Amino acid sequence: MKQLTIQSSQRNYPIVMEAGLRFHVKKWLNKKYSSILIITDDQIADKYLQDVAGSLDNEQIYSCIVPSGEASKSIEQYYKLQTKAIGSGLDRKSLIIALGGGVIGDLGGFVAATFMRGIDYIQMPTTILAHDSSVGGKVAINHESGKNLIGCFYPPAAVLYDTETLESLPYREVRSGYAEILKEGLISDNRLSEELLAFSLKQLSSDQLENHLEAGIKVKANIVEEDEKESGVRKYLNLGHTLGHALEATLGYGKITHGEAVANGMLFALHVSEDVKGVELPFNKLYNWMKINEYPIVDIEEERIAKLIKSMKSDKKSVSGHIQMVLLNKVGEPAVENLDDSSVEAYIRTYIERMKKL
Ligand SMILES: NC(=O)c1ccc[n+]([C@@H]2O[C@H](COP(=O)([O-])OP(=O)(O)OC[C@H]3O[C@@H](n4cnc5c(N)ncnc54)[C@H](O)[C@@H]3O)[C@@H](O)[C@H]2O)c1
Ligand SMILES: O=C(O)C(=O)C[C@@H](O)[C@H](O)[C@H](O)COP(=O)(O)O
Ligand SMILES: [Zn+2]
Repeated sequence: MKQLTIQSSQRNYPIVMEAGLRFHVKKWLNKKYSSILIITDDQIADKYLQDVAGSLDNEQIYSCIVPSGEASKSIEQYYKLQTKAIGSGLDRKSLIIALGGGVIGDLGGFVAATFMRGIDYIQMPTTILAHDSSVGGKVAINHESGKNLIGCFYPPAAVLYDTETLESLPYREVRSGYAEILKEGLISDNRLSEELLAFSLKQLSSDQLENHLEAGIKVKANIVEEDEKESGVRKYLNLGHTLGHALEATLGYGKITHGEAVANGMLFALHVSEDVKGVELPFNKLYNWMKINEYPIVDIEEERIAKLIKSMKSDKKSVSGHIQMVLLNKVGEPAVENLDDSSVEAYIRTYIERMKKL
């Protein structure tokens, strides 16, 4: 078992990583809850819902299963969950358990944050990507104009990561999660990113996965403890997300995974960084890594550029309509830059040209 504690303004909470943790959830509840609502999705419910429910001895346990996928981070699903919580008689002493990937964590966390002005919730991540989403208290739903535009900072009571659940993940979700681990490497540490970029995900062992998850969680934990509400260094966790989120929103939520979008966004961020900062970065290495590991490389067509720019301007980092991107001075040294629309447009065009030559 591995454990660390995150300090936040509202509470300190443990992150516990252990195989089989879903059978011992009760042990990690630090108070008696009047009722518990487990929120999960229809891919996870058959596999793990009964294990979690059976590990609790509460008399009032409810569950709600939403369709799997990014489209569920919607106002409609949010409202249905609130209706279920009200209908089940949840009160201020109730607990929500978000059992799933980042979609369930963000959605379930936002329901908990706003139900009766906020009740406790526990993150039980079941994807690799959710090593990132379950830590740090960002909870949200999407708007058609942009990702996570409706949300808040609301730390969980605990993060209980049963690494055994990752065994049932399809390869596409392994790949998706690794984009965020690579991001954590690129913003903090040359050694981790070098190791990952030389690595084929098809040969991943469970020991390597645990080490990478631990390394990623430590990067995330240090950053969110230093800057919980993203006024400074937390923005670095957005490397690859300015274009990544715009791709997700403009292609349609769920067309590509979040990690696939972030990988494409990081490639673009390295392209821009090389020019803005006058440095050489592992652009080709990242491109090759994405190819080897079968990340879709999004073709940006001319007619999509204007939509992408519009979407990038509605990103939460934007101030007064200026696009902000996280760039790299070098690997391990991120920096936030304001860019005007015309330069972003020009960079998209030079990026398209560069990609054609690869
Ligand atoms: N709050 C944050 O700080 C933060 C950080 C990163 C990403 N996110 C958000 O997280 C979301 C992406 O999360 P995700 O990649 O986990 O997606 P996801 O929750 O959609 O899960 C991916 C897919 O895997 C399935 N799945 C989940 N666990 C499984 C398991 N153990 N076995 C088999 N299938 C399983 C799901 O049903 C889904 O189809 C995005 O909405 C992104 O914006 C939030
Ligand atoms: O925790 C953060 O801060 C991050 O930026 C982590 C990202 O991986 C994650 O996708 C997050 O949801 C993006 O936040 P947003 O504020 O840009 O929506
Ligand atoms: Zn992300």
